[in-house]
Amino acid sequence: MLKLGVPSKGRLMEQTFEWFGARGLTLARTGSDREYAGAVMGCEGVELVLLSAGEIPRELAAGRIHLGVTGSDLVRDRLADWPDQVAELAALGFGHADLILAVPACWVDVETLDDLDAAAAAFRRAHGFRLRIATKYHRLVREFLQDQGVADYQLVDSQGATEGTVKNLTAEAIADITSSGETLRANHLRILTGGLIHESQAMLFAARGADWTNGASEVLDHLLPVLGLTRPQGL
Ligand SMILES: Nc1ncnc2c1ncn2[C@@H]1O[C@H](COP(=O)(O)OP(=O)(O)OP(=O)(O)O)[C@@H](O)[C@H]1O
Ligand SMILES: O=P(O)(O)OC[C@H]1O[C@H](OP(=O)(O)OP(=O)(O)O)[C@H](O)[C@@H]1O
Repeated sequence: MLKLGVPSKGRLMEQTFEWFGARGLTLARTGSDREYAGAVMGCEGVELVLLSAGEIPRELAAGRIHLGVTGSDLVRDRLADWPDQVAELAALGFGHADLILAVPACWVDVETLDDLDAAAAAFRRAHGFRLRIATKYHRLVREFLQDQGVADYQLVDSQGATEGTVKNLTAEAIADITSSGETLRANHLRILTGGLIHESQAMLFAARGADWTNGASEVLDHLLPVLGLTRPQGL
């Protein structure tokens, strides 16, 4: 059996089902509304595994699922050297969101990342601790700020309601995903010029380290043309 991991709820799940459905593969939740069980019709040998979008990168890396649908942001953030661990099979064209860096709208002198770097150094001198950036995207934010030459900051973990951390005085800036921009506006935050860290969308990934023997590889050979895809190199 080939195991296909998909998000277990919300719009990401619905749009994933629609994407496969449009290609003749029917994915469905089975059982009661609350039961995380699923079925696949239209291709023999595919087993549906319903998972949190945030856990799909780890399940791919561990080889517990062969294929998985999740955001490109989550794969890049959760997996070190992600291209060694997963192959991108397709961008699915939904789940678009931008991971951005934002500061309080009232920080009129802080427009760019250079400004942030200067403000961070001044902040440390004034307060005796580093400017705090709240995020759940630790790896992506660290790598981005390193590339941009911003060093005088600390990350504080925020797994939700991240835009509220500035008002709650637990952070001075945030890095989070935005789509309509309404949450940022409502919380009086402004995206820095040059503060786009990653443009995310939902993607179909394959696990390089999964067990592709016992028929899974043959199921993939059958599945890829159904989905209009080709096998990537090295898989
Ligand atoms: N407006 C949006 N709000 C939240 N996530 C979005 C939005 N648009 C796209 N996404 C994407 O959807 C995915 C959601 O991931 P998230 O970590 O919130 O899922 P999850 O772990 O399943 O959530 P939960 O912890 O609530 O179960 C990410 O890839 C994110 O980029
Ligand atoms: O730009 P917008 O359209 O306003 O959307 C962005 C918001 O949506 C997500 O939050 P979600 O509702 O998933 O909750 P979370 O705070 O738990 O991540 C994200 O973390 C932002 O807060």
